[in-house]
Amino acid sequence: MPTPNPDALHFLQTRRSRPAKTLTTPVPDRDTLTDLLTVASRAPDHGMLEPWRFIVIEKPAMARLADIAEARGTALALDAEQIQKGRGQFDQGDLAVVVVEVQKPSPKIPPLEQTYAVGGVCLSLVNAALASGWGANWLSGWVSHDRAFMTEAFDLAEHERIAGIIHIGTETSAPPERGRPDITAITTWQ
Ligand SMILES: Cc1cc2nc3c(=O)[nH]c(=O)nc-3n(C[C@H](O)[C@H](O)[C@H](O)COP(=O)(O)O)c2cc1C
Repeated sequence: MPTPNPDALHFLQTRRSRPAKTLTTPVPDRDTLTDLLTVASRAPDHGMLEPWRFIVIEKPAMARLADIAEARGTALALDAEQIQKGRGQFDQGDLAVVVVEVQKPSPKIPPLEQTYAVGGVCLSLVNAALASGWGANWLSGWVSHDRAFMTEAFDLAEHERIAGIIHIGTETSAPPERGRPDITAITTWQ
């Protein structure tokens, strides 16, 4: 018979991200965040390629990133709302972790499986933060997909890209539950 872990199951049944714009200080200190990154890295990883790394954005670095986002948005001729959105997560952020996908050459493990592994790391980081009592939110936005932003902001190499920008802080309000998938509708049995 399986041995249940009711606390863990209850967490998974009720977990809910906290919108980044509702997060505030205090944020985890470096030791605390390192523990969260350690938990996050305990993720399924086919071939143990470790196709990820972390860039921690602390408050003093946010303004520079916001400015780069605005400059890139302008260069891309985005509308004012999109530009504001691009810089907004940095203007408002106090602490965020960029989870960087680092594609590793492998004769056995396809690139897509490496991408999946990094997605698992992102969710694990959100969950580790939530389970520790912090608010957390996985964001992307157009900046995450803009190669020039990745290069200028984080000096990412060509085989690297942004999988997620995970904002972590103190929650000010818990959002209402959102719609969840209808399991019957998306599940078939054979
Ligand atoms: C890859 C990825 C990128 C996301 N980017 C954004 C984003 O840029 N802005 C946003 O509001 N939500 C974004 N989300 C959604 C939130 O992270 C999250 O799914 C939502 O707040 C509800 O999460 P919950 O199921 O933990 O409650 C993204 C989710 C994923 C998986």
